[in-house]
Amino acid sequence: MSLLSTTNLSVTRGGIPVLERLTFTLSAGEVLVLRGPNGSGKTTLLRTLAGLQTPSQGQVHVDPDHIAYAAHADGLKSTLTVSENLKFWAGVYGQTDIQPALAAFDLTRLTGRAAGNLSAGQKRRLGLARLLVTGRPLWILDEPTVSLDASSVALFAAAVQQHLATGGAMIVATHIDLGFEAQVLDVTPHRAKLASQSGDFATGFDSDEDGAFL
Ligand SMILES: Nc1ncnc2c1ncn2[C@@H]1O[C@H](COP(=O)(O)OP(=O)(O)OP(=O)(O)O)[C@@H](O)[C@H]1O
Repeated sequence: MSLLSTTNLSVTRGGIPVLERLTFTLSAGEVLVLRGPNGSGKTTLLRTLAGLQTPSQGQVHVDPDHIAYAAHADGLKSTLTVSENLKFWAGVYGQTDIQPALAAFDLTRLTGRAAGNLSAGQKRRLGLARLLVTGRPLWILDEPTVSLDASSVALFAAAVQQHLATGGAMIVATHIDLGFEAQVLDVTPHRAKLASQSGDFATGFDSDEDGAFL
């Protein structure tokens, strides 16, 4: 079953064309890894797939209610504890059980700690644990492993495997090898002409929602 597909998709950032002519399909149980150099447009593409910005051309075919989007920022409420943060997000998605998410990301010993007092890697684990309380099948993730040590990357990989085994799918921008079978989309050949000619090209300025989590 296709969870997301694009047809001839082009995306812009700050009004500047970034990527063009992207056509791909992602089905249940699959992973799509976006590759490309810094500034090539991976985040812009993910934001467009997640519905945070509209395509300049082409279409994204997806049910918005299937999407859980996690951007660079963890989007945590710093004064709430680990379990309060997760309960909050679970409530947003009509879920109640946060224990599997706490266990999956080794957060059980930290449940009473304010999120603001976590280390960078612990914050990232909590940010990723939120995925498990959404109940949503399509994870769209931007550099999910930043700040994670090797054992935390392994926890994340295990959570992804479990997600895939239960009909989920993931689109992820990452510079590391997560160790599982995936389709790879190198965005480099799709860079817009204006963009690839001018190197680090965008001059406009968009408001950013990088803590956003749908
Ligand atoms: N808020 C913004 N407003 C305008 N242009 C932006 C904004 N954020 C990024 N850009 C520009 O858009 C282009 C694509 O950036 P994008 O963040 O999508 O690349 P990326 O492939 O995700 O990069 P990285 O690997 O460094 O995360 C870059 O030239 C960048 O400078």
